[in-house]
Amino acid sequence: MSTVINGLTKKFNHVEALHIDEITIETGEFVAILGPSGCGKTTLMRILAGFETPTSGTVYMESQCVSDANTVVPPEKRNMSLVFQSFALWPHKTVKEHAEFPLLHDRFMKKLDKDARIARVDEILEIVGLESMGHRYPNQLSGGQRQRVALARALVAKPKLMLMDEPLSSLDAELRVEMRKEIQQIHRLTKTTILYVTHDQSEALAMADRIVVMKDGKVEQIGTPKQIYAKPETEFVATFVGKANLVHGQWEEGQFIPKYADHSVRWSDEEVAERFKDKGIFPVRPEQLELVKEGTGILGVVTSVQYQGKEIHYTVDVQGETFFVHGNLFTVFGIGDEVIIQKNK
Ligand SMILES: Nc1ncnc2c1ncn2[C@@H]1O[C@H](COP(=O)(O)OP(=O)(O)OP(=O)(O)O)[C@@H](O)[C@H]1O
Repeated sequence: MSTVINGLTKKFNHVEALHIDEITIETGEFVAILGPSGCGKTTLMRILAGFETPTSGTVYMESQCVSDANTVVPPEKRNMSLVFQSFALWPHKTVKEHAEFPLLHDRFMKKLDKDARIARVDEILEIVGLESMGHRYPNQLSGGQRQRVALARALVAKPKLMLMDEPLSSLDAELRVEMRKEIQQIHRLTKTTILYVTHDQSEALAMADRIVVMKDGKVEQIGTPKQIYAKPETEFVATFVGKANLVHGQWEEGQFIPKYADHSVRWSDEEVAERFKDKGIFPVRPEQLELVKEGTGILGVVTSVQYQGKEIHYTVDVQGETFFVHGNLFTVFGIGDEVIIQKNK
């Protein structure tokens, strides 16, 4: 279901918690809303779900206005489902009963006879990998299996939009990574439009077709994971999504001369956003830099060394500024070594 948000604001006691100019989510897309705590992610989700009234602006779902300051179509009339961080399962219902519930009560679902219901429940339990656990109760399941029950319940009535608010945050680190793949697989199989709220950048980068990065209630940048990582448009995006060095210097005829480097050092423009150029900044990822013993570049002193298995993470002090550099395992530097930082890619 396509969803169009326009001029959407929400104030709590005169304080603006949300101010979004425009976001369009296409049918079948998997869009992640990414931002730190308090940036307005949940407020946006609650407006999209129909739990909260916007102060101004509109939300259209498939060309119907579902939210503005005067009208709010209630959640049950929106043909969508919700998955929150607490799975909200019923202790007295089995896995199958959870999956069957929306088929009996969802107003968008054509009423099915018993055989059709059983077939649909079996189908959805197979999609989420719970086909052998239909008769178990929530307390007989692991955290990941409970999350799958919540997913099965959310998907069984074939909603056109699924809103997921930090759905993996109560799982341990290993299971979170495993469940990412499961959710992607479910998205491929069902083609449901998914709006997925997270504060975990690796989750957003790994799963989404597009990411909306938010800060202080506003959109900082919208783009594919690759665009967001490789071509950040603001300092916040560059440093919140992965690590970045915001190197200061001078832009001259499309080339960048880093401060603290010999004047002969020039980095070629890699479609750096105008906003950075105006501020005399070149955002560089740690893996785009390397350390050498001799040559031209930025002179610094190694201040920390962290072995990471396939690479080494360094911090380098350059006249009071810290640079983050990832190095290979062949040339290893130690704390206190004088090094030259060069840009490799
Ligand atoms: N009912 C409310 N009354 C007053 N202020 C609120 C209310 N709900 C949210 N806020 C404020 O609005 C801002 C956005 O909150 P929101 O819960 O949307 O952020 P979030 O990005 O989801 O954060 P988190 O990741 O911590 O859940 C915060 O400053 C919050 O304090």
